[in-house]
Amino acid sequence: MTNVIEIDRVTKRYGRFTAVDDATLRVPAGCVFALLGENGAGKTTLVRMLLGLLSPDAGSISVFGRNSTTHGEEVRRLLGYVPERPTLYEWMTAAEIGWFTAGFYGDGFEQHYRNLLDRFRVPTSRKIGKMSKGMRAKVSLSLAMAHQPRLLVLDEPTSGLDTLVRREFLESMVDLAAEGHTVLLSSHLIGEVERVADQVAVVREGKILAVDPLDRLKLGAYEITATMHGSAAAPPPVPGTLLTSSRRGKQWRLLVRDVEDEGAIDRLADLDSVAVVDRRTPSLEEIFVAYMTENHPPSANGQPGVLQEV
Ligand SMILES: Nc1ncnc2c1ncn2[C@@H]1O[C@H](COP(=O)(O)OP(=O)(O)OP(=O)(O)O)[C@@H](O)[C@H]1O
Repeated sequence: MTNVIEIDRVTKRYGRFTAVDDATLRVPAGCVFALLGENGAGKTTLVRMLLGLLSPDAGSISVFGRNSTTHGEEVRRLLGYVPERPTLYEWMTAAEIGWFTAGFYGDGFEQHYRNLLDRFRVPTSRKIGKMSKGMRAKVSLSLAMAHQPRLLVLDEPTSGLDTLVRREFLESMVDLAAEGHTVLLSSHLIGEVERVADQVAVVREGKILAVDPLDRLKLGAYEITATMHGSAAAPPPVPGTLLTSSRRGKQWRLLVRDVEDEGAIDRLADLDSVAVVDRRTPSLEEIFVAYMTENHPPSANGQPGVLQEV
């Protein structure tokens, strides 16, 4: 599978603060790829480097095989970008801003733009300054999509939007990926990511902690509750990769992932130290919280993270 984006060992510092720390990532063509991380994780910094608007201090980024730092203009022409807070000319109408932007792109832009406005039910004659937040966001998305880019980059695109507009946004992303386009979505909203993403990179404090197809992240994950015979007993040796562990009295709660054989969990009950074992599938939110609260080493080379026991 070809990669649309290749990020290789990229670091970005603001003064002495490291916002992106040795990040490596591959975004394959034709998927919705989510950068999932809390506020301040470094997502926007990564996106701005990808667009060639910021230069990395170390490492390199290529988009469609072009170096973002040296060929930023070319890269920006090839993709569509929806920033977190779109800046649009307030005095223009939706139609005028389309006509204006069409000057930077080839034939067909304006027609596609108008079709998108129509699809999102944005009145073409309304001035941007008189639009609601959701309507502005739809104009911004229509502008980004109108030249039919093979890659659409969206930085927290639905923040502050109501449920219906958010749903329309997310649906259009899924549609785009189905048509073979690639969508890179930065978000801190687990529900949003869970709904649309094919692949997820978990970002924390500038580091990529894990990169996985969404279903793989959830499929091999379990919360194991092991009741021990003695209250001082150590947790049983669980299969897979341990994400978090906590103890209350005789009971250990262990969140694991990458478990290939769930029978191995049930067999923990055969151990002399274990009285009862229970297991359930955790939500993506619980897995994400585990990553956000524990001290995990970053994943290597954009591959799924290998995590230490805690
Ligand atoms: N120009 C800057 N100068 C100094 N520090 C910055 C600058 N831009 C961002 N930062 C810091 O870098 C870190 C990463 O910021 P960034 O905006 O990339 O995170 P984010 O994951 O996009 O967060 P959010 O979801 O809140 O937008 C934050 O701690 C932020 O305060």
